[in-house]
Amino acid sequence: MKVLKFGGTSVGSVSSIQTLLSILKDEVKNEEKPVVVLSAMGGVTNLLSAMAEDAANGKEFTAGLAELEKRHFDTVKALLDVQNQNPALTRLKIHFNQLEELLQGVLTLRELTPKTRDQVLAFGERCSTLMVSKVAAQHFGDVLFVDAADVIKTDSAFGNAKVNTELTERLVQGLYTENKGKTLIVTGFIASNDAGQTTTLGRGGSDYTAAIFGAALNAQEVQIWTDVNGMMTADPRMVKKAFSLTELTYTEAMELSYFGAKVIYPPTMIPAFLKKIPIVIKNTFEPEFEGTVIRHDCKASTLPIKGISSINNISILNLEGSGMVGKSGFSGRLFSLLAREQINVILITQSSSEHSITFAVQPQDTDRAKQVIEQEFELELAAKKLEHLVIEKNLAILAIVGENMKQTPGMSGKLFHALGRNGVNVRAIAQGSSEYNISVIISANDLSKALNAVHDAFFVQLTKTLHAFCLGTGNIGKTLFNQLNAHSEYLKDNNGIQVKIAGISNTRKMTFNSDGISLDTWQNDLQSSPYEADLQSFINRMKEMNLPNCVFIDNTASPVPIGFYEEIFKANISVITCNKIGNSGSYKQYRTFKDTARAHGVDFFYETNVGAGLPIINTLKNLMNSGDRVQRIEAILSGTISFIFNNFKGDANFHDVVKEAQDKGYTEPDPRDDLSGKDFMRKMLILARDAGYAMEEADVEIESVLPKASLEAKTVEDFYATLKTEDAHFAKLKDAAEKDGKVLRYIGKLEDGKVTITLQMVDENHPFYMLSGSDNIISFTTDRYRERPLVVKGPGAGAEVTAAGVFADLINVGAN
Ligand SMILES: NC(=O)C1=CN([C@@H]2O[C@H](COP(=O)(O)OP(=O)(O)OC[C@H]3O[C@@H](n4cnc5c(N)ncnc54)[C@H](O)[C@@H]3O)[C@@H](O)[C@H]2O)C=CC1
Ligand SMILES: N[C@@H](CC=O)C(=O)O
Ligand code: NA
Repeated sequence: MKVLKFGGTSVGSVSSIQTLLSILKDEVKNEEKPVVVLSAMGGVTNLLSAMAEDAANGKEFTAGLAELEKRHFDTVKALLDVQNQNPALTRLKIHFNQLEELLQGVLTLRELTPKTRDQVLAFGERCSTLMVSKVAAQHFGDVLFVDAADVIKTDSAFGNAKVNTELTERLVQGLYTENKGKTLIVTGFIASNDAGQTTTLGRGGSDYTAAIFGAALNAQEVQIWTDVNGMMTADPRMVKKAFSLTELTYTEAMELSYFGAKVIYPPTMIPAFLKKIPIVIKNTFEPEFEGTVIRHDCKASTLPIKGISSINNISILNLEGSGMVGKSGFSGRLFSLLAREQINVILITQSSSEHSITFAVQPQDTDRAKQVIEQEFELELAAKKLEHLVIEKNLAILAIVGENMKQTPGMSGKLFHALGRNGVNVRAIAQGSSEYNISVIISANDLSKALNAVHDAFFVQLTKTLHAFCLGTGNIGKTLFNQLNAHSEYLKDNNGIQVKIAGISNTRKMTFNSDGISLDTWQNDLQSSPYEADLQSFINRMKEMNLPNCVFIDNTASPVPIGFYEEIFKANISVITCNKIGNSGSYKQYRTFKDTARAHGVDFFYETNVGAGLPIINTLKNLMNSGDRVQRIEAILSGTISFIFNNFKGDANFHDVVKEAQDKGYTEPDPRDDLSGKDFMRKMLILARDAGYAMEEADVEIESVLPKASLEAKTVEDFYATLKTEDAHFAKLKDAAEKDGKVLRYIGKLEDGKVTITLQMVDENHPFYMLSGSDNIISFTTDRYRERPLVVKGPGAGAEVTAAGVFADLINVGAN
């Protein structure tokens, strides 16, 4: 036989009771009839409790009573045929009259004893069960209303009575045997003492009633019908990707539900646990959901952990001092004191030096805990054997839970990596030697970020979400959004990564959305955003949003964002940049970026600083990391100049070719940066630094390709105007090269710790002779690539290839 328990929302409305009936329809056909345990209609227990309090305070309760009556009467009228309504309404009316009398007594005496309170609360279950039993009888015939007070016997601890298991089991078994063939519909939550006075079973009482019946009758299973899809991997209000578990052990369920998962209250499971009866959590509002089974033994699970639980508001108290060292009985004294004061201790950690002890309590207990501890240890405090108690508030507990942790090394490593990378500071740690649970105390502000980051880290079968904040919506920024939009499905399926753009800013506007800005409508969203662009507020907002796996992407050509990189790293946010200004500023700044990112465990990726999407920075990094040494670098790294020299042929006009390079997206926003050699200089400087040379801009010798007038042009327009008059200069250069069967090449070289960039004429024997379009080429001569250099060649400018390089950096951040 089975026991089915329906909670408050499952009996809370006409339609949910109809669903309940359809769930029962098949069960009542079984030879062994089910036992059905019911809670009060949703909200009724709270209403009863408030009415009782009101009465005790001399306030009227009639409005509440009328509301209660109406709710039950309306439900009966909607569910019962007319001829069946009267008996049910009469019985209910008797209950409401008794309730009124009782409350009247409370009002007269201005006193609400725990005993009376239990009596008042019991009306909730009695009325709902009476009502549903009548409706069930109309549908299924053999149904018996059972007032659990007749069979569940307890002591007289009203409000939280202790069950006399032996007697109760006997009475339950007797009742079931006597009524074989009938479906029992039983009031949850209530019981009675020896004197027959109504008692209640405390928090989660109806689940407890179900477990008691299940255990007494050796049920095949106990089903708890509620309004959510079973136990989930985390609190779904905070972790959107939380999913329902199909199976978990009693221990895991205890650990998970202890910390906040409100689906069941662990102590109520004990009777079922002792008899190894499975508990199945089902959803009345989604009956086809197969449910979460809590059982003694689970099938081997592939999940490393079963879930992450949390308590979002706790305080910790830290007691330190030499007085504790080696003193047996100290912690006994401390914790007996707290127990005596009924202060619930949620978590304890003690250093092995015994010099300090830290424990967590509910915020409302904090001040009282401090007060009683200071009283108890007054002498030790006065003698300075103990320091003053340090209290920290606004903290949260996050715990990973699962029996599999026992066999799997690296679980705590994974937890702390996810926390560390997201800049979540861990204040205290506790792991039971059972290894079912590793708990950490963190700031309450970080809880949502931490839960999501840890969930992503452990449940790798789900996609990991990166939250990107993007600066710059020009050539590169725009193209990146298009690529991300087109590629998001592939990325999810093949890399397990989802990118959400949580913030965008250009020089005019900025916009934010922690759920991800739509990549179809971002332009409109940005334009209609109420926020004027302001970089400091953009960064502040990014930090305040405190999202997990956060990345800042600089797609501007501006020096302004550079000043914020350090602050961003310090907030444990990775940076990806195609903007070369940062890495080619002072060497000190370049070092600071690297060191700060490293110290904060985040990434600083800038592949596109050199050769756009070509794998140049990463190639050099791999060479250096594996212990190679760069002897020489020779390279063409200006896509723009490459394009110009490859296309300035025949009748072509120099001015038009430069314009074409700009139109094709090869140039810097200001093409003077390309033609002056500045852009090339930046790239060579970055390469030299990555190759281990602490160089400054002044150490790079540049030969310009531009005549003086162009170099000194004040604006881009002026610059183009000068180019119109410089045809002769460039034609001369070109002719000189052509005459000798050569081509013009702008070549950078790093050798013997010196960087030069020169304009050269090379013949067909030169490896850089054969280039086309915006090609870049780089050859690394190293200790290992000494005989024949390592060469990377291909298009080194353009929006598509650059955005692709930024995209690749983003994927690499996601992989860490
Ligand atoms: N074009 C190419 O082939 C390559 C370009 N790059 C780099 O890409 C970067 C971007 O280039 P483009 O997209 O062509 O430039 P762009 O001029 O088209 O776009 C720049 C964007 O940055 C925004 N911006 C500038 N300052 C800002 C600030 N302080 N706050 C917020 N937004 C700001 C502008 O509003 C604009 O949306 C440059 O640093 C360039 O060196 C890197 C490799 C190759
Ligand atoms: N403007 C640059 C683009 C790549 O960094 C170039 O021309 O190479
Ligand atoms: Na590159």
